[in-house]
Amino acid sequence: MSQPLRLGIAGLGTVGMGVVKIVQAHGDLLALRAGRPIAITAVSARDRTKNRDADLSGYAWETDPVALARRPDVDILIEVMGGENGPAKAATEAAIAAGKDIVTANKALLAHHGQALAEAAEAAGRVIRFEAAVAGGIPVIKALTEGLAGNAIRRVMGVMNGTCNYILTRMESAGLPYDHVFEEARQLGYLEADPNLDVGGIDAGHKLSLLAAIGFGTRVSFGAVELEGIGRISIDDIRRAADMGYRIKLLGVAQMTGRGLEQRMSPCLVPADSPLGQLQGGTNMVVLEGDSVGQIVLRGPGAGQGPTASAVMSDVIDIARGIRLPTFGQPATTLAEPIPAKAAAPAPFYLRMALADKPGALAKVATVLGEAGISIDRMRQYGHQDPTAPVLIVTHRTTRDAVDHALSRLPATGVVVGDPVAIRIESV
Ligand SMILES: NC(=O)C1=CN([C@@H]2O[C@H](COP(=O)(O)OP(=O)(O)OC[C@H]3O[C@@H](n4cnc5c(N)ncnc54)[C@H](O)[C@@H]3O)[C@@H](O)[C@H]2O)C=CC1
Ligand SMILES: N[C@@H](CC=O)C(=O)O
Ligand code: NA
Repeated sequence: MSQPLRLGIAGLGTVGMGVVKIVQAHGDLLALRAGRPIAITAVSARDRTKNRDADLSGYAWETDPVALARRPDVDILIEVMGGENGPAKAATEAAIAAGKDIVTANKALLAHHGQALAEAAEAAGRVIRFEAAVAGGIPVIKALTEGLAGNAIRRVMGVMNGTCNYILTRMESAGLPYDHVFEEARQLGYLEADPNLDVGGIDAGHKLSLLAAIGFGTRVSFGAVELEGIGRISIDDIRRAADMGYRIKLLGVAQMTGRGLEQRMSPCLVPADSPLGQLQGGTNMVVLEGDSVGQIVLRGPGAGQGPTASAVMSDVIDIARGIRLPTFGQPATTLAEPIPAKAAAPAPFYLRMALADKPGALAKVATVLGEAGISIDRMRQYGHQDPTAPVLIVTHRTTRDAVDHALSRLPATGVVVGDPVAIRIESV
């Protein structure tokens, strides 16, 4: 039998312990698939005394993850501590310098330092794998890097933060406001330690930037992702969007347009009967479009112990099998500097506003939209509530700039009460 492939696990939380459990439960199966035994030799975490409900006595303990990364009896560093800097970055750099391969679930680390880490690893002949970092258990990195390697990628799109999808679908199904469901999500333990990573769209933006790098052969450019979270989505919008046949999703879209690379993570309306519209709860969905293959839809668990550890182990087995791909599917030094598209491609928009009960109110709104070059596709007016009536408008394709210009001119009509809402409608 060949020599075991030796893992050093930095981080024994949800994901790290998931990896321990798989290695302990499936040793024979992993050895057969990997062609050699997979063994954990050393581990590291903040608290050695914590009860982790598993026997860790056979593994060396390192208090310092950097020391773990440098151990001669570690072939692969499994970095599952998290954080874009600090020990995750230090241990990853130490592992590369010490000639180890790396498997990480850390999208924040790669979104910020992926280019530098990939260049360093490739110069040293090492690999960095990160299937767990994007859409957890869904093998989307493998699909994009390997399965679709023969395609020019047209668009990458998806719901990549389970917490936000849980919040939005729960608001709709239970008719509860955002603040209430946000608190529920916190109590269920869904939210990251910094909840803004989830609801601010940052975590999903990290993931999108990694997919865009692979899909479009560009350097990871998280800073160029247009980000908007779900904090301003009201139960009213969810209800009204449903009336018009849509659902609201925190949707990521990356595409190469004539104007450059467009990357955005923002609340969008999608048709309620589309696969994305049907996505409920904490599940993720990634849609990949290639010029030859057409559209591929991948759906599954984007987080949780089992799914995330499953993705980590698939990377480990690939390394054991001798599969040594560049981090982002092509040599890191050949990734192009992306030119960020200054504005997103035109799209229809959903507008919601409250109109005063005055003669000619609708006509005034239509005039403002017309003057901004926006044409109306559909409109619905509801019965008067107090002195105002909610009005919904679906526009033909237009730009965000035109919409913002029109919204800025609406107060002067004297018929719009409060702030109008505008949300992009994505064709999926
Ligand atoms: N939990 C999930 O469902 C998913 C997590 N991820 C990513 O996986 C990574 C790990 O996440 P979780 O397991 O949920 O985190 P966690 O908070 O449950 O566990 C983190 C572990 O790292 C250890 N750690 C942190 N700083 C350390 C330090 N300075 N020295 C030694 N150990 C240290 C902690 O003691 C703990 O054992 C993160 O990058 C996260 O974004 C990715 C996909 C899904
Ligand atoms: N906070 C993330 C967890 C995994 O990446 C999510 O909610 O999807
Ligand atoms: Na994945």
